[in-house]
Amino acid sequence: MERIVTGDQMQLLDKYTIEEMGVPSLVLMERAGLSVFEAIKKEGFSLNKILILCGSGNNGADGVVLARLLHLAGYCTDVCILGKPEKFTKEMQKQIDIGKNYGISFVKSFHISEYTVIVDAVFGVGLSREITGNLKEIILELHKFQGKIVAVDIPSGICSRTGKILGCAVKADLTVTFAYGKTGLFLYPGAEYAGKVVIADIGIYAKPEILPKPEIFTYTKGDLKEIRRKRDGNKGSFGKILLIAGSKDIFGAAYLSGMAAMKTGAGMLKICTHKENKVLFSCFPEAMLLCYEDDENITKELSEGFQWADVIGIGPGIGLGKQAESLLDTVLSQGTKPLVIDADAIGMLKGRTEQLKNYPNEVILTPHLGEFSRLTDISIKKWKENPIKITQEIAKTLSVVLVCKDARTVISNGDKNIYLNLSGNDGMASAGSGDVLTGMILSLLAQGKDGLKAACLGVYLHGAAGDLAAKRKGRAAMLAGDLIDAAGQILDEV
Ligand SMILES: NC(=O)C1=CN([C@@H]2O[C@H](COP(=O)(O)OP(=O)(O)OC[C@H]3O[C@@H](n4cnc5c(N)ncnc54)[C@H](O)[C@@H]3O)[C@@H](O)[C@H]2O)[C@@H](O)CC1
Ligand SMILES: [K+]
Repeated sequence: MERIVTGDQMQLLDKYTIEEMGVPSLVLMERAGLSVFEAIKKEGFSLNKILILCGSGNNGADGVVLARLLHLAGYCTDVCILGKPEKFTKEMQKQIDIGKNYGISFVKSFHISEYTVIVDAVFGVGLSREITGNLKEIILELHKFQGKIVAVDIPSGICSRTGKILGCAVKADLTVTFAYGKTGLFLYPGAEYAGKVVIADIGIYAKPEILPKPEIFTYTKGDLKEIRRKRDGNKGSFGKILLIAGSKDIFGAAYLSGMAAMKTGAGMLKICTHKENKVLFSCFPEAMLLCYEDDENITKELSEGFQWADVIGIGPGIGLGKQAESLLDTVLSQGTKPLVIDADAIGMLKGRTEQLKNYPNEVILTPHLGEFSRLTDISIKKWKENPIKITQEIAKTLSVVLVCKDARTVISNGDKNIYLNLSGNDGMASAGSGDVLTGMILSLLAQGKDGLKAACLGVYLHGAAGDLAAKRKGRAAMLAGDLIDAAGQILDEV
């Protein structure tokens, strides 16, 4: 598990480290400059001639430290200060004085074609408004640069909280960010502008009690160890899933979702679907079936299913018709086990939010942004302006674990910890991918994880499987079904 912070949180951590822990600001800055110096050398960029563009704040001061280190190591380096002298922080002034003592080259103007690497130390997490005027022109000119661009802490122009472009932004090949990843480096479009992100330890450590909430975290492959199988387990101990999925014209969703659940370790699966889908399950004999005919009332059979199951899933491919509504009502009124609601079932939740809040166990909702927007009347644009806060607020209002699915999925149970997912790729944006995720989350719930854990681990695993499938098949050619086998292999490796 790794922590991610907003720019505001980072500034508090800087302040705490300097004022409470007593580490001088210049010491942190020296480590910051040194970490960029090492990252640039490690990347193997051609370092024939380097230009460092500096603002007047402490991001600029990091840039001047870097210039000194490069100069002393024998690299041909120019510094151009774009910020106004009257705005220099005291650290910036100090770094300029030190740099002059060491004879580094300060230039007033430049031609980008003379350089092989340009370093952006104009704005860091202190960027507070849109970039305009001359500075904007310079940043836009950098888009034509043929060499490599390295951003110090965050590309100038990217909002460190939301990843939004504030007027214009530097497009970096490499971003060396300090202490913790910033949300703006991972949310789009910021993620695209950041290039490769390296997180450098400069001696700042978060004390959770001084961080304003919500706290944001992400998973990496090592966290999947939490879903290691018990060697002495039996099919009962890996959990029983009742999955209500598919309808008369749609059969693939039930198949993909069920297969994903079984192939990520669930013990037993019963699929409740329309009778016409029966034939499909001849090639999936591991699943038990509960079939209904047109307009058939299966409330009694479903109630028995609720007793049998450890967890319940409803939604993939069930359609939006009367029968689907009645299935959802039966689940909401009679179900007692942890519940995952996805796809079409989310589409029918509007007007049923009271039932949702009164459900006697954990509920996980997995909307994509279109479904989220229809359910809450919050536009996708508005969500993207503040994904962390909005996800948290809606999760709290609905009393659910909310999984807002996007290129960067955000998960919250309304409490102070928010999960931001970094695995996955655009190859997963194809039919059936969401059905597979539902199956994986159900499987982890069935294996005993609580709602938030099952959702976060499931989303991480789903993305990691997407990354492996992309490697094997290519992002355009990979299919939702490819995620299932890839996930199995990943789980076996941890
Ligand atoms: N001692 C510290 O506090 C440390 C700071 N560090 C660096 O310092 C950065 C933060 O420094 P600062 O807080 O000084 O902020 P920045 O250096 O990011 O920028 C602040 C300056 O930019 C101006 N500004 C903001 N938006 C503008 C806009 N749109 N157009 C024109 N001017 C604008 C502000 O008025 C201010 O002068 C971090 O990103 C990091 O790179 C690191 O060296 C670690 C230690
Ligand atoms: K920067």
